[in-house]
Amino acid sequence: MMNSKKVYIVFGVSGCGKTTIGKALALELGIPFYDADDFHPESNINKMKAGTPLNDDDRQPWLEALVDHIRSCCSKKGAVLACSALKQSYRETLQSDLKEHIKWIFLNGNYNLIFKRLNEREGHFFRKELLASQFGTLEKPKAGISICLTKNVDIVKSVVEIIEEIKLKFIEEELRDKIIKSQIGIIGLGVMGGNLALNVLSKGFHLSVFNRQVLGKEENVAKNFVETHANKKTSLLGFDHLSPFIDSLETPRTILIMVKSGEAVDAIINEITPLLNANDCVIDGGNSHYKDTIRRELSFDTININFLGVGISGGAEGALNGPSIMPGGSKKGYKQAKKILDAIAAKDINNTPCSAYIGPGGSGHFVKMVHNSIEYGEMQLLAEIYQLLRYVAKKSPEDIATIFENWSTRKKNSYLLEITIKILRKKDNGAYLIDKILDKTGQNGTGNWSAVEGIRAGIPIDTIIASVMARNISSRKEQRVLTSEIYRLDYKIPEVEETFINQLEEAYYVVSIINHSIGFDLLQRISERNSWELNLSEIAQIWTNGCIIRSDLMQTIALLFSEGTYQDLLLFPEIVALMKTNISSLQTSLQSGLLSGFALPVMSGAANYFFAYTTANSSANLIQAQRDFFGAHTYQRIDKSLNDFFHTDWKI
Ligand SMILES: NC(=O)C1=CN([C@@H]2O[C@H](COP(=O)(O)OP(=O)(O)OC[C@H]3O[C@@H](n4cnc5c(N)ncnc54)[C@H](OP(=O)(O)O)[C@@H]3O)[C@@H](O)[C@H]2O)C=CC1
Ligand SMILES: O=C(CO)[C@H](O)[C@H](O)COP(=O)(O)O
Repeated sequence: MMNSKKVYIVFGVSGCGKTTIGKALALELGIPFYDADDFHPESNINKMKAGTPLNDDDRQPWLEALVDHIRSCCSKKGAVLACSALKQSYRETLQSDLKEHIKWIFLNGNYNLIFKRLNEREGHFFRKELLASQFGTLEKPKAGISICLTKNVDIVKSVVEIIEEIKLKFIEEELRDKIIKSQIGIIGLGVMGGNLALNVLSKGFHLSVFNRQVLGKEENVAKNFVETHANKKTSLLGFDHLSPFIDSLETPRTILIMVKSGEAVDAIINEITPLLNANDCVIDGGNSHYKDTIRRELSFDTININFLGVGISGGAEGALNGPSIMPGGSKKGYKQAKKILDAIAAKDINNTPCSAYIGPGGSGHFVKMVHNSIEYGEMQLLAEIYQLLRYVAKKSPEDIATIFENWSTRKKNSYLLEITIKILRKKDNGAYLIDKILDKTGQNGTGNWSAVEGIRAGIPIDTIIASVMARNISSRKEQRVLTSEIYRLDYKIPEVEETFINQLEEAYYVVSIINHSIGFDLLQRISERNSWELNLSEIAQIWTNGCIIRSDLMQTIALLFSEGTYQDLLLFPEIVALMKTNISSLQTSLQSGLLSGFALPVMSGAANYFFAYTTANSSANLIQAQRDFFGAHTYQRIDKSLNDFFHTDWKI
C-alpha cells in the first residue's frame, strides 16, 4: 500500500483542487498536510495580491524553504504537500536528492473548469486574471500520477472518486515496481494473442499483455485477462496504455504483436517505436503480407531495433497448446526470442520444436502465406470429396465421417481430416449442422496473396488458384441461386459401385500430394529468386505438428526432404510409383463428379497440373504459332538449336 514515510506532492494550477484533495489524502493516509503557499516569503505574497506574477528569482527562496520542509517530513511520518510546481525545473528543485521519497500527483483540469472554480471562490489572495499565466507556465509532467478532474467534458469527479483513483494508481505503480520485469510482452489479446499469452504463461515466463481500449466495445480487456489468468508461479501484468506496458519489460525487450494484419500493425508499430531502445526485438506474429514485413524490417533496422516477421499456425488450439512457428527477419532478434519461441512451439515426433529460423526479410511470413495456400487447397479438396461422397455415392454426413475415419487409419490422417470428421458429426436440433451453414466462404487474404505471387512469378500453382477461385465464386451466393434457377440443369448422377469410395480415397491422396508439391515448388522458386536459401526440409519438419496442415503426408514429406538436397516432391521414386498406380482413380472420380454437374476445381486443377507436367509434348506449340502469327513474337523449333528464334510470314 501507500507508504506514509513519503511526501505526496499534489500539484497543478491554482484552482485545480490541490488543497482539498491534498487534505483529503492526508486524512486518508493519517499524515500531516501542508500548503506550499504558506512557505512563501512576505514579499511574494504581496506581489501575488497585487496581481503581479512571480518570476523565477522570487520563487527560489520559496522552493528552498520547501525542500528543507520536505526533507524534515521524510524523516518523520511523511506528509502531503499542495504545491503549484508548474514547471519541470521547479519539480526537479523540490525533488533534489529526495526522488525516492516523493510521489507526484498532478491534478489535470481544463481551463474552463478551473476558471469557473476560481470565479466562484471568495477570500483567496490569488487573482483569477493570473490563470492564463498559470496555464502558460504549466509544463505537464511525464512522470508520476496524473488525475483528470473530469469524467467526461461535463462531469467533474468528486473528492472521494479522486482519492480512490489516486490510491488505485499508487497501488498499481507500487506493484509494478516490486514485480520482476516481464520477459515478453504481447500486444493484442484476441483469439491468437490471448491463447499465445496463456501458452507463454504455462511455460513459466513472466508476461505483460496489452490490449487497446475501445470505449463501449473493448474495455479493460488486459485487466480482465489478468484477473482471469493470474497465477502464483509467474507474473502477469495487464495494460491498456503502451508506455507502462513497454516499461514493464525486461531489456532488451521482446514484444509480440498479435493484432489484425495491415493498418493495425503499422499503427501499433508507430506508437511503440518512440518508446523502444536499440536492440529491442519486435515480433509481428500475425498474417502480415511479406512485403509489409520487408518494409517494416528495413525501417526498424535504421534504429537498430530487431524485427521479426513470424508466421504462426495452429489456430486457437495451436496457439494455446503449441503452434508451428515460422520466424523470419533479424537473426539477432531471433537469437533473443528463440528460447520463448521454442518453448511455446509444438514439438515434432523427435521432441524438436516446430519452430526454426526461416530466413531473412519477409521470408517467415512468405512461408506462412504458402502454408495457408496449401491449407486452402486441402480444405477445398476435402469439400469436393465430401460433395462426391454425399451426392454421388449418396452417403450421409455420419457415413462420410466414418469413411474419413477409415482413411485416417491408412496413413491419410491430417488435422483438417480430423476436424472435418467432427464437423460432419455435429448436430443442431437433431439435424446435421453442416446442412444449415451458408455455402459462402470467407477469406482473410493469404491464399489470394499466394496466388498473386505465383502468377506474378510465372509459377504453375493450379490447386492454389483453383481453391481461391472456388472461394471467390462461393461468395456470389445470390447470383448462383439466380443462375441455377435460370438454367435448371438436371444432370443425371451416374450409378457408382462401392469401389467408387476406394477410388475417391486414392484420388484424395493423389490430389493432396500434387497440392503439396505445388506449394513446396512455390517456396523453392521464390526462395531462389530472393536468395533466401529456404530449407524446405526444415520447413516440412516445422509443419509436421502444431499447424493446420499437419498430416501423415507431411511426415512423409519431411522424411523424403531430409534425405538430401531439395527436389520436386513428384520426382521421388516412392511418389512416382504411388502416382502411377493411383492417378486413374483421380480420372474416374473426376469423370463421375463432372458428369454429375459438380464443380471440382482443386481435383481438376491437380489433374491438369499433373497431366501437363508429365506430358513431354504439349499443345503449347500451337500457342507459339498463334503468338507469332498475330504479334511476330517468334518461336523456337524442335529441329533447330534452342538458341535460335524464328518468325514465319503466316499469311503467305
Ligand atoms: N485466428 C486464427 O486462426 C489465426 C490468425 N492469425 C493471424 O493472427 C492475427 C490476429 O488474429 P486473431 O487473434 O485471430 O484476431 P482477433 O480478431 O481475434 O484479434 C485481433 C486483435 O487485434 C486487435 N486490434 C484490431 N485492430 C486494432 C487496432 N487498430 N489497433 C490495435 N489493436 C487492434 C484487437 O483488439 P480488440 O480486441 O480491441 O478488437 C485484438 O486484440 C491476424 O493477423 C491473423 O490473421 C494467424 C494464425 C491463425
Ligand atoms: O492463418 C490461419 C490458419 O493457418 C488463419 O486462420 C487464417 O485466417 C486462415 O485464412 P482464411 O481466413 O483466409 O481462411
